[in-house]
Amino acid sequence: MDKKEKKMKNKALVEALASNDVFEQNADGLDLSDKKKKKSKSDKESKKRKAVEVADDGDRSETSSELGEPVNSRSKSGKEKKSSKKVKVVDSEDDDVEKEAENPNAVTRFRISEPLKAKLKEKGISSLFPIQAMTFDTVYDGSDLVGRARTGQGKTLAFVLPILESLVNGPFKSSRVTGYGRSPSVIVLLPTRELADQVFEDFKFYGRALGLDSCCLCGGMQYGPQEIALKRGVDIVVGTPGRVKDHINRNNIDLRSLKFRVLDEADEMLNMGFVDDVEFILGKVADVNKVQTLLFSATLPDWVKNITSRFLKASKKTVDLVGNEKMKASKDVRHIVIPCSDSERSQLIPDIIRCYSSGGRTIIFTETKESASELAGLLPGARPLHGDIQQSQRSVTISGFRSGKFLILVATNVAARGLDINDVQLIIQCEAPKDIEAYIHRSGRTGRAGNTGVAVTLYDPRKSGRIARIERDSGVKFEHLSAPQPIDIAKSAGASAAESVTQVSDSVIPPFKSAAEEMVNSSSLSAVELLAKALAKLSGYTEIKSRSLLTSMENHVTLILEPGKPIYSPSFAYSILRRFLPEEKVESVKGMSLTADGYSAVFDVKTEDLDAFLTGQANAADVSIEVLKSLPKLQDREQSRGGRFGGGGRGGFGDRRNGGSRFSGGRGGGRGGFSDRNNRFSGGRGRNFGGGGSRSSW
Ligand SMILES: Nc1ncnc2c1ncn2[C@@H]1O[C@H](COP(=O)(O)OP(=O)(O)OP(=O)(O)O)[C@@H](O)[C@H]1O
Repeated sequence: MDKKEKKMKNKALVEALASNDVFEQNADGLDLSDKKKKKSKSDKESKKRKAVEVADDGDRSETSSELGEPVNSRSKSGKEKKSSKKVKVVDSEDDDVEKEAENPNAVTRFRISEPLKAKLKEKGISSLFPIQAMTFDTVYDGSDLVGRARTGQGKTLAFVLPILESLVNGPFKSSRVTGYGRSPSVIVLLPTRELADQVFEDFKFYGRALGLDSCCLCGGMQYGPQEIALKRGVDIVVGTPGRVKDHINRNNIDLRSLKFRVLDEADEMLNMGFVDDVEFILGKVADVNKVQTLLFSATLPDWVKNITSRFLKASKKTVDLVGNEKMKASKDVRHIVIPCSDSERSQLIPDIIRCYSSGGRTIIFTETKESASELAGLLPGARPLHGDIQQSQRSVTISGFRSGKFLILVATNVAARGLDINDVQLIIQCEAPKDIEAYIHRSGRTGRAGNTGVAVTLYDPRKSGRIARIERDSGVKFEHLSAPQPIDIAKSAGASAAESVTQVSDSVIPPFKSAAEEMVNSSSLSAVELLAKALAKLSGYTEIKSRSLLTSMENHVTLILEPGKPIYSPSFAYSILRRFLPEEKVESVKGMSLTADGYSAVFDVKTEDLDAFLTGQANAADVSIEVLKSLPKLQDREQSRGGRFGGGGRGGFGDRRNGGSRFSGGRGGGRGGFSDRNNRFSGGRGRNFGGGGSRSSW
């Protein structure tokens, strides 16, 4: 997307947000548009004149939509507004000026100095996003702040801009330490190195315009250059807690004259086992009353809100643009779930990428480092990113992905938070994460800053419980789709191939013409059929296979068995099949699952066995078997195991030749395939906010 296009999209987002689309529901779930209609005009005007409204205390923290219009206190006087409305629009430039005058979030309406405005303009930013507009004055004027907005809504600039202005032109102008060897005025802590690097780049870019120097202190990098930068003196330190703590212990940083402390992705940092380091670092200021503390994230679970009093002043403000709204994940993302067995993932993923990535970048999330490396090795043009990869290689990988050297990144949760990479069109999660926050952040790597994106989550159809939980807790409404069928993908690949053929210069025809004529004359196929074969070859399709709906396996079809009475367990379904099918056919069934109503069983069979199953049913009274066109709602594995109707059963899921459940095979071992044995999210939470979490499990 070029800069102009991006700018237009951003503009549209700002207008939509400013028109309050995002605040349709207030914290009580009431429709604000109705509420608003009832309000008198003067009421509205007075609200507009008000400074950014924020809750005064974490205890009354759900300010969400009640903050309503993101209007800045520095808006022009009524008189100025009137006169700007009178301006006759003569061309698009005047139009722009008028729009800016009417836009409450225009950069010009905030206490942002000219050099910074110029830098924002360079990035195509002329208007602040709501989280930025609603927090600017609060931060600039000296309050501690808890800020929450959905992923990709610009939380980084929400602290970068007011901090920079406050240091140079605002309240800290006179007290800020300057000169060679100065100690930092700002410390920003983030949970991952990649994220620290990204935020450092923002501080560097915007800070330089105001003569402020920044440095990045991340683990995995040499100490030497970091020590030199600190010795020279910097204004802003951005880093991960472990390395920052190391520098403090080595007496390389003195935080006694600190003005700002920022915890970005605060919940993750505290959840990751960094809490002791964070407390150690935050405790190094001389007088906490002279320091402002800002805490940001797209997800602020209650346990984080409860501990903010440890770090923030009682007078802190809260700006929560998500609040009690049901939908907590990005609204600009299409959330899709597709059933798929573990063993089929690496075959299915390329089809999903062809179908949904629109030619842009894709990030695939796995649960473990091993599975990230393994999958990246299986997908052409993909690179892995996880905590076992050396930092220098991690940096090369991220910059290669950013610059488009390769388009598929296979990562653990190390890439789940905060990463802002242009043109990520598709997120694939190899399995539904246990954690609702993980789902929100992973899917939020696409659909950023007003762009749209797709997030596909693969799931074992008999473990749909996690999908239902995510849906319930995040407010996401999943589109339940089946695997893209190769025939559909081939159709779209054929269309692209045809398009590329039309672009080939006519000058190549003469040398190929005689071969083409020879083909047409000697073949029993028509010219169109031959051309179709040529397009198939061109797009890499020499054979079209089908995929089943249940396990997404190639050359399998999904059948539904209805015996006209309840099916108590998967083993009961097997016993019904045994009545009219030879044992080897029954044993070849894959993914045996029960439907949610308990009256049918769904399973995959090889396409070549389809006839045996369909004709076999004639030998069993009252039993019907049909090919499924779409997958019905299935029982969760636990539900089937318990026996919905109390029957229990032997729990014999799937291909029993593989020792019971083929879906559970590989978990925690085997080929290392997509195991969640290292899930660092488990536990920790609540237990004094995760002291036991493991940093290295990414
Ligand atoms: N006012 C603005 N106008 C246009 N683009 C903006 C504006 N503010 C930020 N952006 C862009 O929006 C993108 C997302 O911003 P940012 O990474 O700060 O989001 P975030 O809310 O921190 O997301 P996450 O929760 O995923 O960390 C960035 O590319 C940033 O440059």
